[in-house]
Amino acid sequence: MATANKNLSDYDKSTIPNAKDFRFGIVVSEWNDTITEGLFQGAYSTLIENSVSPESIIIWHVPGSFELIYGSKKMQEQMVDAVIAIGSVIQGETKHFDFVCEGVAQGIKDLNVLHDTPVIFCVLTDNTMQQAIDRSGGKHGNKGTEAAIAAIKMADLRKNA
Ligand SMILES: Nc1c(NC[C@H](O)[C@H](O)[C@H](O)CO)[nH]c(=O)[nH]c1=O
Ligand SMILES: CC(=O)[C@@H](O)COP(=O)(O)O
Repeated sequence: MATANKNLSDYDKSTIPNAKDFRFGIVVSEWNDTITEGLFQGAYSTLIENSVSPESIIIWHVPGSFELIYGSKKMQEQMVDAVIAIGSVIQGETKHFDFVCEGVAQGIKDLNVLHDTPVIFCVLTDNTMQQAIDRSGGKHGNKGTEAAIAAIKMADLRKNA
């Protein structure tokens, strides 16, 4: 289902596990910071709305989405129950977009395979700035909200697995 057919901010609160005792790490890329700040606000507010304490959320910033890989690896070492990696990659004139997107996706996948703390892929990979705006609090909702819900569910799965 394409994002156009689903609002990224919609979720049924009655289906969300109790998150009050979980600790989360959020790693935020500074590239396209107006977008990543919107994604962060969506993720952070959703964690708080689901009873996570502000003191239980560690927040770090990295230069760009490619650095989310290293930042998330170090965040996994911080005794958190899940990590949310936030970035916004927007197509430019060259193939660099392809390499950054593929590199980050593969790197975060690897962190989920190699280590026991789930890392949630909250990285927008858009053709245009408008697409990024639409998915970071615009008409299609906020992927940060979606990522926070995924983080809570994966932290709960990890606890019970
Ligand atoms: N063009 C975008 C980048 N590029 C920077 C890389 O992520 C990386 O920081 C650099 O190659 C140094 O290692 N990053 C984004 O997050 N978004 C972009 O649109
Ligand atoms: C995703 C990128 O690295 C890209 O935005 C950089 O722009 P350009 O391809 O024009 O150098």
